[in-house]
Amino acid sequence: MREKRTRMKIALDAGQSFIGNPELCGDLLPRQCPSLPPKKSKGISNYQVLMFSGYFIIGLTIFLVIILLLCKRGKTKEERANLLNKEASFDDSFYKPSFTSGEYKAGLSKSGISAATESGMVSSSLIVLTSPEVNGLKFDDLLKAPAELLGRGKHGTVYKVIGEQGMTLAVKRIKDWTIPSNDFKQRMRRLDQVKHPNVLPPVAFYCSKQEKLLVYEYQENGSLFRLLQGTQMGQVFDWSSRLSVAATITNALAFMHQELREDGIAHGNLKSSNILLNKNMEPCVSEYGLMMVDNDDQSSLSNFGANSAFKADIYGIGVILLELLTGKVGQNNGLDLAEWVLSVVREEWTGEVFDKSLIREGAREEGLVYLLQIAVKCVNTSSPEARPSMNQLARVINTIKEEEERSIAVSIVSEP
Ligand SMILES: Nc1ncnc2c1ncn2[C@@H]1O[C@H](COP(=O)(O)OP(=O)(O)OP(=O)(O)O)[C@@H](O)[C@H]1O
Repeated sequence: MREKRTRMKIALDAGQSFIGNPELCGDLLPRQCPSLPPKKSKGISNYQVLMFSGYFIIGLTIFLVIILLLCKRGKTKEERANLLNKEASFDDSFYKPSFTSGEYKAGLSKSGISAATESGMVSSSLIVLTSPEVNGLKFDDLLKAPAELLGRGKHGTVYKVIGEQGMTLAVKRIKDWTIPSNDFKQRMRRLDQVKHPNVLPPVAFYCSKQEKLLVYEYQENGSLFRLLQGTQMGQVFDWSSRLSVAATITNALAFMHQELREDGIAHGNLKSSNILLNKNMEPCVSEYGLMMVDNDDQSSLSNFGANSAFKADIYGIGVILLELLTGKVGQNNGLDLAEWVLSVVREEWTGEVFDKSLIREGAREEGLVYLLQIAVKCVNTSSPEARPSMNQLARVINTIKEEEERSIAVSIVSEP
């Protein structure tokens, strides 16, 4: 070998070409000597040793890289699992939902809750808030569970979902989200810290770029809206029960407004379909804090800045009070009902406003009129600054309720 190299050097130095020169090419540069028949080597040449070593090193490197990648992937999964446990959340990244239930197909999957991203995968995070009832709830549980459409509102669709552990949930799929995702997550965490027995807390929420879901416990006794519709078909909903509903929800909302004023979180979409009746038939305010503000009287609130959401809630509760008094349900955020009541009151036909069943029942006129007066103040669109605060409203309604109870007690005692 050394001898051949020396000969090659000599040949180069002498300006000779070694192409075609068998003496000079030998087995050093076989491909550069096309005219030569390949020389048969005896045993393994140095070149082959070098070549095999190269293959071996490349193979070993690829093997080590694969091992390294596999280790790294395992570690990431472990870290993620730890993080998720810590946060009690479920990350179903790369989970492709399988729709197993026929009912589900008729509900959630049809609605697109599959949350398919551009890549066809689901990148999601279901945050379970502090609720023992749904411990262990996973996003894929929701996707696979049978679901039934409860209704479609202005801001989305609500499904009744039966979870694997037998829990019944209401899942609201929100459309036209107005709150940035991060703000919304913050809101939900803040709301989870402020609890009132008559405010229905979300038990979990899901927030991705494509999909926003809110999970509540299903309330089997329907809503105040449905109860009022029932009265139009002759169902009994007496005056003291109506006053009790009014007092309970205003007390709950006064508490929420007080606790969340600094955070600027009002209800945002207050109406009778968002007042649900729990298993004890007690009213509960649902969907608190979901919407920034949703009210047709919003234009009249432009000067109220951060306070406008709270002012809008007063309008919303005003309409609910009018519904309780009239037995009619408001349309277009209660604007039609509020306008009708205001026009009747202006004409001084106040008596015409009240639900006939209340008059028949013998509800005290004083109480009815007091409640009407305060409700009218709540729906004042020409000077929203004159609307009472939720706290003032709660105090007035509690007083009316106490007066009613006292007068009922007096009439019972004075009965012969
Ligand atoms: N947790 C729940 N339990 C039982 N029924 C519910 C629950 N949440 C909502 N619903 C009912 O589902 C139906 C649809 O609700 P949704 O909130 O979509 O209607 P909406 O309040 O009229 O509209 P929106 O809130 O979008 O303006 C309503 O009848 C509502 O009372």
